[in-house]
Amino acid sequence: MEVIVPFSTDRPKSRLSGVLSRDERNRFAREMLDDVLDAVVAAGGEPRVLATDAVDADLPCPVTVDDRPLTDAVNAALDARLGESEPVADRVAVVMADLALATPEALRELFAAGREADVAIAPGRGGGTNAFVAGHPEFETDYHGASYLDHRRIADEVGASVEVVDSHRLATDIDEPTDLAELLIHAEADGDGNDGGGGGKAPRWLRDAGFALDTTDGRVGIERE
Ligand SMILES: Nc1nc2c(ncn2[C@@H]2O[C@H](COP(=O)(O)OP(=O)(O)OP(=O)(O)O)[C@@H](O)[C@H]2O)c(=O)[nH]1
Ligand SMILES: C[C@H](OP(=O)(O)O)C(=O)O
Repeated sequence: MEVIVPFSTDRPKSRLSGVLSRDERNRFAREMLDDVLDAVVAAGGEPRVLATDAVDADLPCPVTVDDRPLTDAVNAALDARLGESEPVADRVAVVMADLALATPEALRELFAAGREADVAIAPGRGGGTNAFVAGHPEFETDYHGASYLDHRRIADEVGASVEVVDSHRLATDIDEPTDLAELLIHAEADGDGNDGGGGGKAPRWLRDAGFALDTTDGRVGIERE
């Protein structure tokens, strides 16, 4: 299955500006993108990055550059893949580049749901749409705001069946500083036995940048050396 991975090269992760500098946010966003691409490939998907601008450094997959806003760029990519008329031979997935907790297992579950329904959606915490698979030619996106609800409504309007993928891993997009704690927690639980924490490149980058879990007052937060 082709998997479109939207990626903003232009001031990514602004909601992390309280804890990361602009350069650091660029770096961290790239590490998360690498982790998502690895998971997609391991799940049997064929990723294609949909970037706002050329991506520096090598990527293990093709890149389409489209500087239109997210919704327009993704809809253009869906049109190119799903065409105008039924039957739709292929399905296409869209998986956000900030799903640093995504595992191949979680993505396989999404892809499988997308083979059963016209549209399979993995909602994000807070009402976003972190990933979906579409096989209906009239389904289109409307990102931002409570886009999960908007995408349910759009699917209803075009008569597309919907399956909801209830996945902690896919629901956790890394937007806010509290999400960094979530990433460190699960990386540590995954463990690689070397430095007390495992996970992919993004949590490793965070630890190298001096971040650690802070549980001193009985609540979980992050601290930086
Ligand atoms: N191609 C493309 N991808 C985008 C665009 N805006 C966001 N993305 C990607 O879409 C996913 C979700 O992005 P958001 O978390 O909403 O936005 P963000 O810019 O990464 O972060 P904030 O600045 O904190 O909102 C991430 O993978 C982004 O890289 C866009 O305009 N075009
Ligand atoms: C793109 C947007 O992401 P969020 O702002 O919810 O992270 C959405 O999922 O609609």
